[in-house]
Amino acid sequence: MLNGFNAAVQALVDDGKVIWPGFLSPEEVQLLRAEIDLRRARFQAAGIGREQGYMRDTRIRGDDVLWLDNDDQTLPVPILARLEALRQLFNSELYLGVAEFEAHFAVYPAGGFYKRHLDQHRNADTRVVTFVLYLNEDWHERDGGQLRIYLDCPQSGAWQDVTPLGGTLVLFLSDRFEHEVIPATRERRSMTGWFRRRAM
Ligand SMILES: O=C(O)CCC(=O)C(=O)O
Ligand SMILES: [Fe+2]
Repeated sequence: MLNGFNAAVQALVDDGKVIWPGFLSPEEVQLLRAEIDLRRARFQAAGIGREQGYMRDTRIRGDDVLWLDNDDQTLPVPILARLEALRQLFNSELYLGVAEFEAHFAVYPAGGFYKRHLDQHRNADTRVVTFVLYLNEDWHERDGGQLRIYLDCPQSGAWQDVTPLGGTLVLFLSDRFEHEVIPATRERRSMTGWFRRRAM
């Protein structure tokens, strides 16, 4: 795993983003899916913006989320410890100065989407690296639900689509890539979060 972590850090330097299939084993994906089932009643419709600017807008995003407590010892997979290990590598290898991370589970119902956006909030650009970890079972291209990452150069209009295969981890620099979630024909599950600097 540590070699994988170092390779991911290098790819983030080279490319600003990393697609890492098999970050979780199929068994680990199943365990986290079961955990989502257990907690599903506590999910809430996701919003956009922060604090006073926070609002629900189903024209922009249609997922339900459940924020995680970073001290949560009850997750069936030590995913928070792995994210913490990545956070430390970001600092020791890249000097990113990310003091913490925040994470939530997300469930997009069939037809759900998240329109093109940047993950940094307008008045609080503390998000440095975004991660998305897919928790889908037996996903196919035809199911849709791709993460569409718009490549750096806005004029070119080029993008890269990532299929949300269970166990795939995506990392990217939060201020660099606009992205969107394409509607899927099935429910689409993930854990998403941000490595962040502390707010000034
Ligand atoms: O689920 C994904 O692929 C991306 C989610 C996303 O862009 C977000 O929550 O900000
Ligand atoms: Fe996003």
